[in-house]
Amino acid sequence: MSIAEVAEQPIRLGKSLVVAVDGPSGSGKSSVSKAVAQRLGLAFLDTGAMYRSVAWHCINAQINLEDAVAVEAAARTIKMEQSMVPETEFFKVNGVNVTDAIREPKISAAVSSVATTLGARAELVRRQQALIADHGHRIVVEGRDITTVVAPLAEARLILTASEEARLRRRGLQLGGTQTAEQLAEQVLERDAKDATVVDFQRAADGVYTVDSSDLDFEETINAVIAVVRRAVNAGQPA
Ligand SMILES: Nc1ncnc2c1ncn2[C@@H]1O[C@H](COP(=O)(O)OP(=O)(O)OP(=O)(O)O)[C@@H](O)[C@H]1O
Ligand SMILES: Nc1ccn([C@H]2C[C@H](O)[C@@H](COP(=O)(O)O)O2)c(=O)n1
Repeated sequence: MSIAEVAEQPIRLGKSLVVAVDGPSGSGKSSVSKAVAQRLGLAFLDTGAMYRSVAWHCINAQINLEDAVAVEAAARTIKMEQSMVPETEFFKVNGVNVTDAIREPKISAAVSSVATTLGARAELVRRQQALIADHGHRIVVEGRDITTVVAPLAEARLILTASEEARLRRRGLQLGGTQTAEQLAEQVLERDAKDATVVDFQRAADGVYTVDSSDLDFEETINAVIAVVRRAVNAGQPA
């Protein structure tokens, strides 16, 4: 069945609908997942922003990012608030609005130190699972370990990927052409290599679909993801 034909099928909605999306940097996880959440009327959780928020706090509070005990303590103690509505975006750390600050290249360069601190990961996974429950298990969640660790029982699980060339080009455009090729490679490819030492987000686990957006535009990618959600949900429910 083609993507267009699958997209025409109704989604048989149960009570819970968790859509778990993982993939490498720049593949389009945040932007595409947000649009999918909007179209399906679901909440939206950007888990990378939580890792970024911890990194921002550590830098701001002059906590050594190589000190695993201190980074874990930061992850446990900071107050994090974030919009879970796909139409609005904000993130706060201890009441400070960090929506723009956590996207800066200096945070992208530092955030893997948080992502590779296992104690911090455990705390953020715990918080993410609580947020999913708070939103009635009707949510799109994107990150690196959502399909395998945070929500392995999600109704729909997929890896969103794209070629290195496409990911570097998209990230370059997203940052308004301000970054050199070396800086982009550091922020996208080197960060992925470091993050991949603690979590596998390049290969689909059993039962996880793959959407490769290398040759798809933004709208086509959204439709491809929604087609996968329909297929997964309808496959998991009695006819
Ligand atoms: N299929 C697509 N075609 C063209 N551009 C796309 C496509 N998908 C996403 N984009 C654009 O690519 C850029 C990167 O996307 P996004 O920030 O969602 O990636 P990401 O996977 O969440 O990255 P990271 O994990 O580093 O945060 C955005 O500007 C987004 O609009
Ligand atoms: N579930 C997650 C989400 C994110 N990370 C890491 C990977 C990145 O280095 C960092 C920021 O993520 P981004 O905003 O670029 O998607 O956080 C992770 O390990 N697990």
